[in-house]
Amino acid sequence: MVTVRAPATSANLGSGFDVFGVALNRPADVVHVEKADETTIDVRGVGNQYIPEDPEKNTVGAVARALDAPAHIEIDKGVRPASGLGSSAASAAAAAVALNELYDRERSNEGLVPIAAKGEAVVSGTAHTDNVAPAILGGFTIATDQEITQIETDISVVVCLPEVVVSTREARGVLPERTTIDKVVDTVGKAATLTAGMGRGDPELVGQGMHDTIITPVRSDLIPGYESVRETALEHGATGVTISGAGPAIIAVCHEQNQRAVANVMIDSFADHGVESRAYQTEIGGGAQLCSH
Ligand SMILES: Nc1ncnc2c1ncn2[C@@H]1O[C@H](COP(=O)(O)OP(=O)(O)OP(=O)(O)O)[C@@H](O)[C@H]1O
Ligand SMILES: N[C@@H](CCO)C(=O)O
Repeated sequence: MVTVRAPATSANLGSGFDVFGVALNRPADVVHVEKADETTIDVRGVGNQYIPEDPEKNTVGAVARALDAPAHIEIDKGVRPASGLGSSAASAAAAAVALNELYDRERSNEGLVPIAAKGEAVVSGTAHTDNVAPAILGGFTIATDQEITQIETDISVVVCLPEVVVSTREARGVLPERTTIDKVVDTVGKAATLTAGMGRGDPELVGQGMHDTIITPVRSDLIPGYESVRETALEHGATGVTISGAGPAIIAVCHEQNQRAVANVMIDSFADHGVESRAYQTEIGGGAQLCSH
């Protein structure tokens, strides 16, 4: 049996829609694989009742098909589905690394990214790589169809997950089809600022670069209390706040000493809108890790 842990991830970071992503030190999914004649799946852990065990509908089934690696796959969910924390991607990334090892497929970690992305196509209709790239490689990733660039960093973040469900499919359904040149110019500037901040390990620059005028304004309507959670987090030391992935989680970047205060005000602010939530005080961290073979 091969066991792999893959982390939650936060995609987009405001200005990097469908391109930027970061691995989070926690939470994570753990996937166990054993060779079998055909693929079967067992899911336990957080939100398992909402996750199909049919290999045609689970992200790990698509990964097993793509690697021609039938297996009995057990998924221990630590990342809640439909969270904006790359839940579907965490399982897909862990399965890709585990099945590659189990069947000696000898793919590099970079080569496993498009394989894991086939799982994302099963759940949201598009094989976007912005969650699976950091889930496999770790750090901050810039993922396009042509290439993936990775930057190691350990910037502190708080991710606040409300008891609200937003599926990626639903959140992609509200995206604007057109935008203005002014907004494109603004977004390019912010994305460049964010990338420089990641390279320098500077939470102030990263925070400045998280602002986005194209995607976040339309998606924030799907998250009750979004504006006040964002504003209070900024008032209490966050350097940047935006929707994590397709939401409903909200990610705040901050200096380590402000994490606790930021986490508390985000939870309180959701509560003011009648929404329960939990906050992870974590950091940008490593990617999928082999636990046992
Ligand atoms: N292994 C899996 N883990 C989690 N969800 C899965 C898995 N396989 C299929 N799904 C389905 O995928 C959907 C959740 O994926 P979705 O992309 O909407 O959320 P997410 O991964 O938390 O978000 P985001 O990509 O915005 O970070 C649910 O409908 C769930 O049933
Ligand atoms: N970039 C994707 C991430 C969610 O899977 C989106 O925002 O729709």
